Amino acid sequence: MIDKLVGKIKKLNAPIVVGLDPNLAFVPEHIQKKAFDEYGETLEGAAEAIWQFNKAIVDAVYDLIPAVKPQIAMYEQFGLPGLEAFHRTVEYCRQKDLVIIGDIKRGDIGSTSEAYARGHLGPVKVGSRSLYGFNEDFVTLNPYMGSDSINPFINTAKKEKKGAFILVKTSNPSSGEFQDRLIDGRPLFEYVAEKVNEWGSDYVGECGYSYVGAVVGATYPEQARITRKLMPKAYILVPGYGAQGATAKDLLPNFDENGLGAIVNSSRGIIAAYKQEKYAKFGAEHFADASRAAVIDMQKDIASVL
Ligand SMILES: O=c1ccn([C@@H]2O[C@H](COP(=O)(O)O)[C@@H](O)[C@H]2O)c(=O)[nH]1
Repeated sequence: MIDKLVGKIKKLNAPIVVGLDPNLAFVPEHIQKKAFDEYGETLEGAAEAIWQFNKAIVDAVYDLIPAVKPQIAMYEQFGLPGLEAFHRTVEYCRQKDLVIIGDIKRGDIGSTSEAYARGHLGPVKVGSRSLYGFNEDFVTLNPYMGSDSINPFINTAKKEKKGAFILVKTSNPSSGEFQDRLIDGRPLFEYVAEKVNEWGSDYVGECGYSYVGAVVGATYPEQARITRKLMPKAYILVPGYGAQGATAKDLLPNFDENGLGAIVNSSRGIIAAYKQEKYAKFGAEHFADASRAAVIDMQKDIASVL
C-alpha cells in the first residue's frame, strides 16, 4: 500500500491527503434539510447529511488526490449511524481508488490492539469466515503504551500489505507538554522517532519507504528537521497546514531531496473551503466545487516550495 500511495503521489504530483472531518457545522443547510426531512433531526439524519456531504466532496476531488483521511471522531459523535457513515465513506473512497488513512489514533494492551487491528485493517474470524470491518489501508496510532501496543497493528499490516502512521510530534499547541520533555538531554519525540524507524525497518516497499510511517505536525518545522533524519525510511503524514496556520514553507523539512517522503493533510481548509472569503463566490450550493478549487490551490502552493 505504501507503493500505491507513493505511486499516486508521483503521478498526480500531489503529496496531499484530504481530511474527511465532516462536522455538521460544515454541512450546507440544503444538505442538512434534505437529510432531516427524510430521517428527522436524529443521529440517522446527521449521519445521512455527513455521508451526502462527503460523497459530493469525494466526487469533486478524487481525480486530483492520492488519499483521504477520514477522522473517526467526526463520525463517532453520531453514534452507530455515524460509524455507518464512516464505513460507507471508506467503501466509497475505495471504489474511487483512493488510499484510505483511518485517523483512529489507537493503541492499547496487546490483546486489545489486536482487536483494533482486526477491526480497522482486518480481517476478523467469524466461524469459518474471515470478514473485514472498517478495512482502511493505513491507520494512525498513538505509541504512548509502547511496542506491545503497536506490534499487533504492524503484524496485521504486514499480512494485509497495509500500513500505519505513528504519532511522533503532533501539531497541537500543547504537544510539547510531554513530547518535548527531555530524557537524558533529548526530547521524548526523538526517542519515539527512533522507535518508529526501528518498527518499520524490516517492512519497506519497493519505493524505498516503509509501511510504518509517522505523524509530524507542520506547525513544528524545526522538530521536523530532526525527525526526518531520525526516520529516513518513514513516510510522514503532516497535519497542521491551512486551518492550523502552517504554510507551505513549514512543510519542507518533512520532504526528502526528491520532494517525496511526506504527505500533507488538510481537512477544514478543503472540506469547508466554501466558508472562506477566498472561495465565497462558489456559495454553499457549490461547496464541492470550492473544495476542488482549494485542492488545486494547495497542490500549486506545495509544488511552489518543493
Ligand atoms: O498531530 C496531529 C495529528 C492529527 N491531526 C488530525 O488532522 C486533522 C487536521 O485537521 P485540519 O482541519 O486540517 O486542521 C484532524 O483530523 C486532526 O485530528 C492533527 O491535526 N494533528
